[in-house]
Amino acid sequence: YAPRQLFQTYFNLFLRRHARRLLNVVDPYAFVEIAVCPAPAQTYGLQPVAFTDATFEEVQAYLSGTCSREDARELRAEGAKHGDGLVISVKDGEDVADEFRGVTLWWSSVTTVDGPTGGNHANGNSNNQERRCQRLTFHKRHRRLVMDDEYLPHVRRRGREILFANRRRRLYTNNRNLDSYMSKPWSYVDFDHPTTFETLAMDPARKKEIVDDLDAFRNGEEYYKRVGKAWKRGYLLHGPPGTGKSTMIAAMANHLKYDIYDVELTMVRNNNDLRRILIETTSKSIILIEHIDCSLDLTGERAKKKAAAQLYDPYASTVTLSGLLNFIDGLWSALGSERIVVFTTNHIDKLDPALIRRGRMDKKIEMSYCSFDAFKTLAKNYLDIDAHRLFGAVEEHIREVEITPADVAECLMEAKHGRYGEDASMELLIGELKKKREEAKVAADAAAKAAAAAAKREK
Ligand SMILES: Nc1ncnc2c1ncn2[C@@H]1O[C@H](COP(=O)(O)OP(=O)(O)OP(=O)(O)O)[C@@H](O)[C@H]1O
Repeated sequence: YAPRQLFQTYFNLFLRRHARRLLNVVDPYAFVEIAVCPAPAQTYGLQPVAFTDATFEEVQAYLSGTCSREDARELRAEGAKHGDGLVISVKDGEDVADEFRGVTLWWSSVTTVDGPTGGNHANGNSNNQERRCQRLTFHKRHRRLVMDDEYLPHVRRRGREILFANRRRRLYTNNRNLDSYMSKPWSYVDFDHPTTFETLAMDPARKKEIVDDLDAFRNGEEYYKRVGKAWKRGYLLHGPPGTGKSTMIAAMANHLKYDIYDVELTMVRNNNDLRRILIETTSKSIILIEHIDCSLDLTGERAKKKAAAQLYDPYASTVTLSGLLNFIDGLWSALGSERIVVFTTNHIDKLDPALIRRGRMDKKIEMSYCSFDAFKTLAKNYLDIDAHRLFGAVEEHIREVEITPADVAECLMEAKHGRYGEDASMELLIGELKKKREEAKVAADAAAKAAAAAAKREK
């Protein structure tokens, strides 16, 4: 060999052996692309990782927060898939830096062209596809931090939280006919109820107790795992009509940002269908059965009557108490996590004790007649006032009578509709309270007279 050839051979050998090390010195950065399609992400110098569209969405949501707090100059805004929010991302070619555990990483948006991915190449017919990617660049020495178990899982988790908070929530109702395996058990509408715990008229201490209980449940994943219990909680709301049971459920759903599955038990034909609708509920939801005492004839004589009725109506429900109990806390109920089961009733005394025993319904909340504190919340809601010359009179009467928040709300609503001003609304309410007080007095007198007459007869 001539010396030149020798040099080239050794130089090539050297390059082959040390190229990677050299490359690391010249360019010590690695990057990973998270693409919009379900194809595996392209990785450079790293193990390929299978990402899905959901991952892309999560990363985009995460970056939406990061981009808006950084001062990247050229941003792109797109309507979020769910809800009214915007997804902000940087335009191609712009970088946005993110700090994680003292390490700086950079995200950029790139559009890559995959191709040819199919088609007739002989005819020049290639299927080149444009793909949007989020590219993460980091120093190779942080590979572990990024890939294995810290940064990317953190990005996905946070992204999921953002998507969850921005999504439009749903109110589901169950469908009757589940004959085919294709039939959908639930239909839904967007859930836009304006009630919050702030506008819910209730004793403040009890309200706080419920909010704390809900918060403890929401943050209790670790606890439920540790004690070996399914991550779910049962509430029983009971009280007379118009005391705010449905309003409370809306406030709960809004507070937790959960969906509501409103189960109409009379539409569920049998225990199998009940199980099926349960399987198809998602986590972070409230499963609601309103007026449970009227929904089903579950015990004794009524069950026999029901069996007879079924001879005439094949669609009559055959759901049994044990089917319902399985639904609440049997093995099937542990299918999903983070669910709250709520029953409401106007007559707690009519419920089967098995349904409401301890451990099944974790919390029983009595919704009762309007107290003065609850009235003050309603006055704030409807009249936007914290004080009024007639508050003293309201306080005096409201202690003596049973008036529901719904009735109080109705009087106060009059102000809004122009027929009455604020003063007149308050006077209307006082008139109503006086009337109820009078009626209660008449009823009490009549009851006392009847009791006296009965005692006389007995003698
Ligand atoms: N505690 C409350 N706080 C605020 N508003 C209330 C409250 N209770 C009742 N209301 C008002 O009265 C209306 C009826 O109340 P709601 O439907 O929640 O009562 P309910 O107890 O569920 O009645 P039912 O047992 O008949 O279903 C509500 O739309 C709301 O405007």
